[in-house]
Amino acid sequence: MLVTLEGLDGSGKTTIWEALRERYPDATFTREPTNSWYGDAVYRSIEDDDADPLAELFLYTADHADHLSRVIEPALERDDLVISDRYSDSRFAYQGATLAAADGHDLADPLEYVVDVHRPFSIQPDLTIYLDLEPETAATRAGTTNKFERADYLASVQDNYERLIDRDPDRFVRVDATQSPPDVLEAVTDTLATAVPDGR
Ligand SMILES: Nc1ncnc2c1ncn2[C@@H]1O[C@H](COP(=O)(O)OP(=O)(O)OP(=O)(O)O)[C@@H](O)[C@H]1O
Ligand SMILES: Cc1cn([C@H]2C[C@H](O)[C@@H](COP(=O)(O)O)O2)c(=O)[nH]c1=O
Repeated sequence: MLVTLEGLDGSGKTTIWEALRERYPDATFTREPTNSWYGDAVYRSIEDDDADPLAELFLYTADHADHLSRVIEPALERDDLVISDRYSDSRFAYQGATLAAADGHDLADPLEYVVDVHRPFSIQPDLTIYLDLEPETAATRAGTTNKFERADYLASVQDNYERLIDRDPDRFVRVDATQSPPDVLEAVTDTLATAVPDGR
């Protein structure tokens, strides 16, 4: 089973992902951007304020393709529970927002374009836990250290996540990320206990 954690920068995904490692010691824990040279290229792009938005989309997508073949597919073939800190919805929401704001890339619906790029090769998560937080709080928590961690940009990303939830309500579970970390963890573990009763 493939479970993904999604939300704005600073919504607490990594905090929860780390805590879940203790609860699910046999699961495969992974993340995007990945720990690979593809992921390194993505991080270079994140630090480049002038990165071309379309080039950036394809860097993230290359990292995702490698993640699928190297980590996700083998783990699912072993019948592991896979828990990923960010996955394809991050691309739909973030690069959808970046492309919508970009001059020179005349895409009718950037979010749909990014979804379509993934359709032929990606694997859809079985369950996506969305840590729901307002952009202003998210940017403050994240520390506003890179181009994505600004409240105005995160507001567009949030709108895109809401579109994704509306189109796929059975896959997403929304968790209130304004709660204390132990309360967020309890809500997430309750969700997982229901969705993954046998731990796989
Ligand atoms: N429920 C919470 N309440 C208050 N602060 C929190 C909560 N969860 C995490 N934090 C704090 O917010 C900051 C960001 O948390 P974390 O790195 O887990 O978020 P993230 O969603 O993984 O962010 P990013 O996507 O930018 O990596 C950290 O300083 C963390 O301690
Ligand atoms: C996977 C992915 C990530 N991003 C953005 C979101 C963050 O600002 C950075 C790095 O992620 P982290 O969780 O803070 O390490 O990258 C993105 O724009 N698109 C994606 O597909």
